[in-house]
Amino acid sequence: MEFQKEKTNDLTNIKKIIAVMSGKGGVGKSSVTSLMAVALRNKGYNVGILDADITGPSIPKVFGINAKRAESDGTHIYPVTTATGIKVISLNLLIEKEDSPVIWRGPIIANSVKQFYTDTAWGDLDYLLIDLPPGTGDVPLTIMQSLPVDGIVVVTSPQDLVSLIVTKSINMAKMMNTPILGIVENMSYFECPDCNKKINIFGKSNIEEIAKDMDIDVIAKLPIDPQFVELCDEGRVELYEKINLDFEESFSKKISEKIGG
Ligand SMILES: Nc1ncnc2c1ncn2[C@@H]1O[C@H](COP(=O)(O)OP(=O)(O)OP(=O)(O)O)[C@@H](O)[C@H]1O
Repeated sequence: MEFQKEKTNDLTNIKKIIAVMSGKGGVGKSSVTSLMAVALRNKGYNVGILDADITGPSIPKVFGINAKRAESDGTHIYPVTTATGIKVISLNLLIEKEDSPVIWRGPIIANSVKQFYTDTAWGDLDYLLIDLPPGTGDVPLTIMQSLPVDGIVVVTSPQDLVSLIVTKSINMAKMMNTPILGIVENMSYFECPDCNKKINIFGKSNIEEIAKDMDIDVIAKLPIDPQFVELCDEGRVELYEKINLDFEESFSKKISEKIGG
């Protein structure tokens, strides 16, 4: 089925849109979205992040821009730019107090996200990453249907993989007829700082089997890393270098294989 796609504005030119989804909350979807943005920015691309996880927006915090506010001139919303030049829009950058709860119902949330897409003056972007709310509910579905998404990344954790939730989200992505770039397994293992042994804290992951069964690729397995959490908590995710090089390579390889660019 074809759905009517929203259009942007005269101050925006976006080449590719990548949506990031997860079966459930807390698997690190926002952290991985930030890493993807940093990886693409490191390669010299113009990158934006649309934080569509309205009820649990964490993107501004990991980039240390949560004290800033996005401006509006009544027609356009102007995104906030991070230290390295990534443009971010998030409800948390628009509301007066970032700790106020969002007590909107699904359709209003979905409409605000559409508006973040249509009304933001994004400028020239090579990639816009959309951090979707977790799950396969109304909001991620509406967003996937109404924005012209070019590719999807599914973020999982090893415990999450055994559940039906992740299969559901992969099936939802497939039903959108949008190329799935692949799965990122986050918190996959812990590497002992003394002996460098990889320890499967959550048990051995069966991501390869699941991915093969579902005919999708594994983009990366990211470790549990206290340094990563620390940098995210301090709003300095752009300084995280350790896993970025490998991740950068495999992520950009999947982009060029599956959606070009
Ligand atoms: N690789 C990692 N190693 C250690 N901690 C991590 C890792 N990835 C994420 N975390 C931590 O896990 C927590 C949840 O991450 P994040 O907010 O990115 O999840 P999420 O899936 O976007 O959650 P939600 O959708 O519920 O907002 C954060 O405290 C984050 O710092």
